Amino acid sequence: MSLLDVSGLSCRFGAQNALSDISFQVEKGEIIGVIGSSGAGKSTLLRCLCALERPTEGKILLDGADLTLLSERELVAARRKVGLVFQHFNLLNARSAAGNIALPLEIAGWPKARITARVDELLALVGLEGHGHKRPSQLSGGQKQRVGIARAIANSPSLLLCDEATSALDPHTTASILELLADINRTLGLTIILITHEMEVVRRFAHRVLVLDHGALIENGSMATLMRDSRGDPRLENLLADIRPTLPEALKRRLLPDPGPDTRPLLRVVLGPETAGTPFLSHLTTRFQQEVTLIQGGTLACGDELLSDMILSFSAPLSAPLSIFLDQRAHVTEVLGYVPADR
Ligand SMILES: Nc1ncnc2c1ncn2[C@@H]1O[C@H](COP(=O)(O)OP(=O)(O)OP(=O)(O)O)[C@@H](O)[C@H]1O
Repeated sequence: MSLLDVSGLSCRFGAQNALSDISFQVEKGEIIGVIGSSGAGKSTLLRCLCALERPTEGKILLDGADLTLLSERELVAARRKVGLVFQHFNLLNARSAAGNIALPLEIAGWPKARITARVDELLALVGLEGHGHKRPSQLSGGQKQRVGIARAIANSPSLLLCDEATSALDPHTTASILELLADINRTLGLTIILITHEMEVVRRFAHRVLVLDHGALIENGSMATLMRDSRGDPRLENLLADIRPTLPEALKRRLLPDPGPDTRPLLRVVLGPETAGTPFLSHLTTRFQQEVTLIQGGTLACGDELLSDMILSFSAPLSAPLSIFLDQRAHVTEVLGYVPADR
């Protein structure tokens, strides 16, 4: 049984279809990135998953219990299984960092001594030992989010939902918060769903990507799958544009759609996890006597996998055996055009 099993989920606000017939499963220990442009339905999905919104149709099974069928009283208990991390931290400034982390435990009726021990454990887990007495206003953005994460996992939820958890942070702090979340995922086996509009965050962090578009789920797979499926789909191409290598302007201006007598082909080549990180380019050179130049791109870490996304220039027209080799070994091969050989 999956930890989370969403089926036929729809959510309408009057005539507005915020979510239309969405189905997906999440297994224990997975990190899922949910991405989509503004108005795609990300926040509505998040609210449905933490039972703050009742969907119009469909089921949301969390640990086997259907959140859509629970009474208000049962929902209070069910919501404890879902931790929430917010973009703007949502901390109480009247309380210390430790006091904020203690809040869900107090609400759940934990005895005082156990709360103190648990808060100390959580402060250490998120790297805030010695900061427990400080008010949120005395903490940096990254430290505030660490408090937010400690508070969200205090009750040992089955699922951690992160709503744009790094969008208010600078790139360095974003990296450290993603590292913390990945650590928590590894050490506690905690399942994480991260909702974001930043593809870079999804690329670095998620094992699997769900793409929402106008309330519909249009993709559910690894980054490698997303890159393959994005060809010819402007909705996916647009989302990926932030992280993909682009052709330098100087070359773009000289790009010809068809090969000429003295032109070199330019190709976008994506290598999947099975080939990324292997000496693929030198293999092309030795086996096919081609000089291959890396124009843009390289190898990226995508969740736990490697992926190479490159724009390559070849010294000569592609022979039939080379084309076959690329089709067999590369995840995606796309001829971008041809440039005169003097460049
Ligand atoms: N309470 C509501 N009442 C009416 N319409 C709503 C409500 N909540 C969301 N919507 C509509 O549903 C659609 C999806 O909204 P949602 O906020 O889920 O998108 P989103 O992907 O989170 O967008 P953003 O990235 O801008 O936050 C939008 O068209 C929005 O206007």
